[in-house]
Amino acid sequence: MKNVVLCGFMGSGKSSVGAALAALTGARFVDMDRYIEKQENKRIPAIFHEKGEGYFRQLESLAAAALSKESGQIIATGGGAVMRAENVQAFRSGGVIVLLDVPLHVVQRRLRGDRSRPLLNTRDRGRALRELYCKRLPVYRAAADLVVENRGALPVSQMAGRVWEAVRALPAFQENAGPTG
Ligand SMILES: Nc1ncnc2c1ncn2[C@@H]1O[C@H](COP(=O)(O)OP(=O)(O)OP(=O)(O)O)[C@@H](O)[C@H]1O
Ligand SMILES: O=C(O)C1=C[C@@H](O)[C@@H](O)[C@H](O)C1
Ligand SMILES: [Mg+2]
Repeated sequence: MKNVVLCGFMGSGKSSVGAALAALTGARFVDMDRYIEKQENKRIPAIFHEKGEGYFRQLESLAAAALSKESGQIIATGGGAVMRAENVQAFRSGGVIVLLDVPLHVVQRRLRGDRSRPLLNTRDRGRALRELYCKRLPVYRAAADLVVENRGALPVSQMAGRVWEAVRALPAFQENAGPTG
């Protein structure tokens, strides 16, 4: 099976829908944020604080390249991972990219009170969130083979079912899908 790579803004549901999709399909689930934290033995805010964003983005690109060499995985990317074209290329070489699309107001609600977001640690957090969201949305859309809305109208397990049905119908997923595809 080709990889299914979930992208989207912070709080869009990549980790929760990704884990449910892995349970549904029997595929291995990899959460890139957790993968990097394990590798560095540090939480993401500490990596940003001690080494800077550039260092984190390097780790992210190395992870994207390494994971894309393997197949049969559901990959939850970090919120900024598809902002680099080289990462998009790597993800696409090994699978299909699915955008979990959420309106800004849903993101605002889901991230309220969450202080573990280095990019939002500014004086005007609401504005930082809005600007980042508007900058990223077109890049996410351009990267995606498929866009699925996850505003919370359906429970996570049903979202996973909906994503899986749509992914299976993608010609890019079926090409060279192999015996288990
Ligand atoms: N369909 C849904 N229905 C209800 N709650 C949802 C749904 N999708 C996601 N959520 C909730 O939204 C929050 C964010 O989801 P999740 O952690 O999966 O997002 P994420 O994209 O991995 O975010 P990040 O990696 O930036 O923390 C979680 O509390 C999750 O339970
Ligand atoms: O949106 C982003 O740039 C980020 C999202 C998180 O998943 C982490 O990858 C990190 O906090 C950066
Ligand atoms: Mg996550």
